[in-house]
Amino acid sequence: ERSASRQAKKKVVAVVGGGLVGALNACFFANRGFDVELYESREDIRRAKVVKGRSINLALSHRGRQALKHVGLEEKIVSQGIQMQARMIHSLNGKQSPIPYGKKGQYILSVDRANLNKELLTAAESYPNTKMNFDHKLQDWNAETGLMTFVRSDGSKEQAKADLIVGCDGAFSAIRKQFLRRSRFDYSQTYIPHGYMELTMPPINGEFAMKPNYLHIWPRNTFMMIALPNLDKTFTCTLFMPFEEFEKITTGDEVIEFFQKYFPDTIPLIGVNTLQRDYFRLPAQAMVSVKCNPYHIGDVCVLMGDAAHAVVPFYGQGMNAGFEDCIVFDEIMDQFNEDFSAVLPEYTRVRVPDDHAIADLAMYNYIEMRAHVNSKWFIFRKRVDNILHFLMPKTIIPLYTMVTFTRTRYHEAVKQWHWQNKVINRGLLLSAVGAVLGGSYLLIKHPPDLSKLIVSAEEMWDRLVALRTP
Ligand SMILES: Cc1cc2nc3c(=O)[nH]c(=O)nc-3n(C[C@H](O)[C@H](O)[C@H](O)COP(=O)(O)OP(=O)(O)OC[C@H]3O[C@@H](n4cnc5c(N)ncnc54)[C@H](O)[C@@H]3O)c2cc1C
Ligand SMILES: COc1ccc2c(c1)CN(c1nc(C(=O)N(C)c3cc(Cl)c(F)cc3C(=O)O)c(Cl)s1)C2
Repeated sequence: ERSASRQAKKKVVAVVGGGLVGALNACFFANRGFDVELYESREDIRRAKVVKGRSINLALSHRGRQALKHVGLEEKIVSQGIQMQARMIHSLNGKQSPIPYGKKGQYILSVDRANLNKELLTAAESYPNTKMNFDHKLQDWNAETGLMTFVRSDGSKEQAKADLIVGCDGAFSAIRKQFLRRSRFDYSQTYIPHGYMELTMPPINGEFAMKPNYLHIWPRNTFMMIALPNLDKTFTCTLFMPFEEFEKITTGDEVIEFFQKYFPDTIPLIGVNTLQRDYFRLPAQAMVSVKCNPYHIGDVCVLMGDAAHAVVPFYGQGMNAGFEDCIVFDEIMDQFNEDFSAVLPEYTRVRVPDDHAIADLAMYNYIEMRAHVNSKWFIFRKRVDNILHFLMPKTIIPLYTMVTFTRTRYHEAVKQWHWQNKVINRGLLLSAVGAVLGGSYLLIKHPPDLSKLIVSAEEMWDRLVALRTP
């Protein structure tokens, strides 16, 4: 009866939202023996056919993998992903330049979103102390009593209570609505002028149309396209462009004209008909950046994933950050012996600076990519990063390496990056000053015979003239 009484004492945790973070969180809480009730507005996607309008595949990196490892899912998910060892930069002239992410073992993974969500839901459901409630859309909840109201697709309503409510209901979270009504709740959201559209690059003769183990990028300043490989040998290409540019392209010919101008090498790879069909299949989707603080209310409710911090995708970290939220919360549960009144405030204190840092980084990278990142610049910057890292591996760690391949706290990675920039800029400044001082010293010490210099310049001129005279 000891376990029965222990079981009776165990609290009920309601996870609202059965997307990537909610489904994973259900596993974390179920692992701890809580009674988990998962509520998801959509039908069970394992029965539905296609989930439209979301990014079809995503880049999974270290932070996300560590969270999956925590619930014993890393191997399974990694085995269903495709390794991307390097970026493949496509220049306007069709030249392809690979830039490795790091040493051999350092790669990121392209994983299918729907498949990942299904695996996570199945894992959550496998716990005897987890109940899945699909077709349950949270309409409202009460911060004092923890009472939630759900509406079903047949219009009926259901109420439920929980000891802890975990809001994982995405960027447009209904749970967060209650937070907005309370004083001292900071909230900001920014829609960027760019939209994104997904296009499929089919296999050619049953084979990948491009090299599969790469994150393909076509950086064109205002425009950008990236492509991630899928297990069915297709690529999902994501085109990023200002909405006003999307709106200018209204006919099939204009689509081809546009791609001919900016992404000519992709036309034979995607195919004219596929390109024209996919381009008009769905409208371009918006991208929003949401920051808020605090992430909790009392000992009753906590926000995680996009519900707490939706980020623009220009670092491939949204899901990875949401997955890392689950590990951080779990670690704090250990520290404070699952006492929600201590765990929740500590989670806000620890996690807000990091999730705000990755939101800022992603936005910074968006502005940087939009401003002046074309192929040459991208290649140059990444090569400089890699050379400096090679020369001073302990001192200079590229920012994307800290973000993508370590669990360095996001806000500490940013601090380290600012410090490194100062050192590099000062270093460059010093070497520039050194060169000027050294050069002028040599000029003073050994002044060149200016007359000889002029002669050789004249001689050069004569030769040039001779060259051009037919
Ligand atoms: C174009 C694009 C590319 C991206 N690429 C990457 C990438 O490469 N790597 C990466 O790490 N991240 C990437 N992301 C970010 C990633 O998609 C999100 O961070 C991730 O999906 C967040 O997961 P989540 O579970 O918090 O929210 P969501 O995935 O949005 O899930 C929310 C869930 O809650 C449900 N829900 C919503 N409202 C309610 C309600 N009222 N009641 C009940 N349920 C509700 C929804 O149906 C959904 O199932 C990308 C995003 C975009 C837009
Ligand atoms: C499915 O839709 C999407 C949409 C955007 C992304 C992803 C998947 C995956 N993304 C990754 N970004 C990084 C990164 O750190 N940086 C700085 C980069 C940022 C941009 Cl925008 C880029 F094009 C390349 C790199 C790069 O370095 O390769 C990774 Cl590492 S993975 C962006």
